[in-house]
Amino acid sequence: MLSSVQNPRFLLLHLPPKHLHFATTKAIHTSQTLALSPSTSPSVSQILTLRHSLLSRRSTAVELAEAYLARLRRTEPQLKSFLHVSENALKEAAEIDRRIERNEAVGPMAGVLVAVKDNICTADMPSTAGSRALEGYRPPFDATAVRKLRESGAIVIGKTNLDEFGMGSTTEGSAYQVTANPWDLSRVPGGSSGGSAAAVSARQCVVSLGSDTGGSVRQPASFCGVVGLKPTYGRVSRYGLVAYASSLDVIGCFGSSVTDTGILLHAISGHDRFDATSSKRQVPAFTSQFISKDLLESKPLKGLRVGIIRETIDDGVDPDVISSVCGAACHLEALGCIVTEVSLPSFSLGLPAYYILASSESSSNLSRYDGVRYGNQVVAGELNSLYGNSRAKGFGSEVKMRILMGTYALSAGYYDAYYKRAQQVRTLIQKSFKEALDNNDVLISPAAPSVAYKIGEKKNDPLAMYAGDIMTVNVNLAGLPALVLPCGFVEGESTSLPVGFQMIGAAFDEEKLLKVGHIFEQTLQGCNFVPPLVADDFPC
Ligand SMILES: NC(=O)C[C@H](N)C(=O)O
Repeated sequence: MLSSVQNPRFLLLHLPPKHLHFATTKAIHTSQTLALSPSTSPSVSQILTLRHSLLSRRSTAVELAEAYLARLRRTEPQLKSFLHVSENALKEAAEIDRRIERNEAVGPMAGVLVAVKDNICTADMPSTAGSRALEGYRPPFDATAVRKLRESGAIVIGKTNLDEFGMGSTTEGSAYQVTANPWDLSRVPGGSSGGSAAAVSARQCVVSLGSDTGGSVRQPASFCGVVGLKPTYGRVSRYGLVAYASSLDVIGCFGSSVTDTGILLHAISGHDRFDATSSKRQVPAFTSQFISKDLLESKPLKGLRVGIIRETIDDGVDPDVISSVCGAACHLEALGCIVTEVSLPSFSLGLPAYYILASSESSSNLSRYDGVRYGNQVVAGELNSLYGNSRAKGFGSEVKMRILMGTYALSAGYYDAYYKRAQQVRTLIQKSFKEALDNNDVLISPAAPSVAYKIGEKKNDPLAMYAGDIMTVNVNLAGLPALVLPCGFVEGESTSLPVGFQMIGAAFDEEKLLKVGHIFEQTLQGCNFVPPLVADDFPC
């Protein structure tokens, strides 16, 4: 136990806001975090490095693809991040080499190996959403995000594991396999985009796509020590994303640096006529300033207002996580930010509202898997039995539970008490974020209340698993963008485990989040966290 003087949580909760800078300064001294000890290497953009070596003809796209595929093959038996590995990756790489050879223009992501969560449609590989209901399903089209990636020259290396239909926080809910955390193989990588986070963390790919309905990109990014970005709702087309809860679902990005994450976001963003909820706003060149040498010298964060969300520095959060997040706040303060505490009184209501709304929407969205319109069919004599048997066999227990919860919340006698109430809470949450972001440039919080936990630890306790989403669900209810960045390590039994913090911005202001995140990681002298599993390939 830390004493009250050592314990940053105590300091944060008991000091008036004007003393917060003092609290966070103390916090960094008590934190073992920002001394980024295990296997850190300079925070370089893998995408820019790869592009440089391709265009300067130092290496070929085929050589780069072979290196990633070799690491994938070596680590995959332990990790199980992928459900399908592409058979076309080397062929696509050879085509890029041919274009470069002929001095033809290549896209900004030429030769970049991207892994795609298996609930995002790809025409050349199955897309199962982690469910038996879609076992063997091969979509006739690419999701818009995937199409855009291919147009920018990226190579889709494979499809990654997830909790069935995105419902879960550990990847244990996949109907196929459990993915391990590259930092400690006995622990979960988080979820539901655990495969995509583990694949970037273990450098099985350069960047990856996930989806985030209530934290599915941000929590696994934190557990696996990588950068995770949930864009504003509407920034990226959802066309070709298997629907879980349509008013909350977004496609998000994983990278090992903020630059890579921003480049990936740029490649997939923009309006799409196939998704009426996609925004017509212009897409900024998110990372264009990053290469400027003056950026870091010009004190770019001076005066930037950062609010720590008071309700997230709470008794239920692991003290080591709080130390790390306070350390991050302290680092931002040292960079010239004005850090204060901010209260979002409706914050704790977000979790129950999220689970009512997400389950309700999923009960409607998943009604299409009846074995006739969608999903594998279990033949039965009579039509209702065919529907029933196909659904009973196709869905796992967590999915069935959510459909039941959602159907209950939407049913005539209970609609006002649950669904309508949850929508009212959603409005309250949107308002309180709006107010907080009128007075602050960014808000910060832990990305999750704990570091990665043991496989099996919460599998039979759904409420404990749901409670782990407390830091992230509010952001989806408000439709805002949020960036998760590694900010330290906590000592596990056998190895160190990464901790991430979350930065939330105003709608469509991903540019600011990425800029602050980039400066944060660069001034930490590198936070490309590399897990022991592959550290030999990346000597510091
Ligand atoms: N899909 C998500 O964002 C994950 C969240 N834990 C859920 O189960 O709903």
